Amino acid sequence: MATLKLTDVGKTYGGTIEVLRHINLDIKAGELIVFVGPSGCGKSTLLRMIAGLERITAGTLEIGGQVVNDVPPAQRGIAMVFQSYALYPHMTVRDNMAFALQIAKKSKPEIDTAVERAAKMLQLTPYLDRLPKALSGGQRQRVAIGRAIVRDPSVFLFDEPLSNLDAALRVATRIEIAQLKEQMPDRTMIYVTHDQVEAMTLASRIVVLANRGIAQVGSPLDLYERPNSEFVAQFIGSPAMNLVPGRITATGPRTTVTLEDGGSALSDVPSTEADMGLLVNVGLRPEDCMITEGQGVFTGTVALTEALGEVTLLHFEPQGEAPAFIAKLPGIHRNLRGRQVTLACDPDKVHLFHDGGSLLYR
Ligand SMILES: Nc1ncnc2c1ncn2[C@@H]1O[C@H](COP(=O)(O)OP(=O)(O)OP(=O)(O)O)[C@@H](O)[C@H]1O
Repeated sequence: MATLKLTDVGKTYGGTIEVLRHINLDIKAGELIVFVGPSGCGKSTLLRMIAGLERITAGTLEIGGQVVNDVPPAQRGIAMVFQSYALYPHMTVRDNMAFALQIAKKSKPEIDTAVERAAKMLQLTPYLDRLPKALSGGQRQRVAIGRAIVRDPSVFLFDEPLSNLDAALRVATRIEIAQLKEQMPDRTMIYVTHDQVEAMTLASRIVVLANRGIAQVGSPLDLYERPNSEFVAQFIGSPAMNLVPGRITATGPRTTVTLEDGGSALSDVPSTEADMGLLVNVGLRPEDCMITEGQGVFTGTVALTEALGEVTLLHFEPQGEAPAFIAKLPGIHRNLRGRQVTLACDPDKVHLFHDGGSLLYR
């Protein structure tokens, strides 16, 4: 069982390029933590520092209560699975999986048991005597995961393991990883991905990285329902949350915002008298919007509709500088193009932001 504790961890390349700073994170044994964030924010760097493949230039990393900053990768009790599989092409699946144990001079029966157990968990038993070239992409990635499992690490690190797979295989392999985690409840996993669905479905907690630090840590639904900033609000959820500028015109347990286009929004986010007149952005998720005949939060002309089957995306004509507003409605709505539509949103789904931060977290 391994906990991980990062205290003020930082990374500077070449003494001048600071990529990460003041990373503080407590990971409990058995958690599946997902790192997300914009390209170049340092997700892989952080994972590689935990693996010991990249030097930590500030702060401390503890695994299982022991500071491991200077402990070599092989002695950290971790195993890493890469996007590129990194299998030995001339070795069979069995030998690929056995390799690390042979290097560690384990006995043949011990190796056989470990390989067969991992192959069974990953449904690779029928392929043990094949070469990697005779496997599908999904099967190759399972062999790469198998190589990690046989070493029986207490921490698994995954660096975008599914990003080389096509859409259907991604879904299948994602579900296998979720099942694998259930079979190894006490193993800690850290997983880097660009894929929202992977992050939302696999994570016990998501760590959103941005601007060299941690923007927010929380359960997937926490981040979706209670983002602490406009950045997290727009990063989690697809299409991104709409932001509409306005001014607070009534305060109390519920807040009223008068919007620039004259409409108004009622939010369950509380405010005080001191907030009267405060300039805010009202955050509305596309899927929380519904068409109303009465008073709404947003009125605009539908520029484009995209019918995806179970939902239709309405893209509104941009107003001024603001990015185009998007609504996601259940069902098929082809005939709305060119029409003026008013959208409403339940007050408990209306987010309020000031200066980039959520008013919920003041
Ligand atoms: N050896 C290096 N020397 C200097 N800068 C580096 C080095 N390796 C990475 N970087 C920089 O560190 C930053 C973080 O890189 P990293 O690969 O960790 O980002 P990431 O969040 O994983 O990106 P992506 O999502 O695109 O994979 C980037 O700006 C990158 O250019």
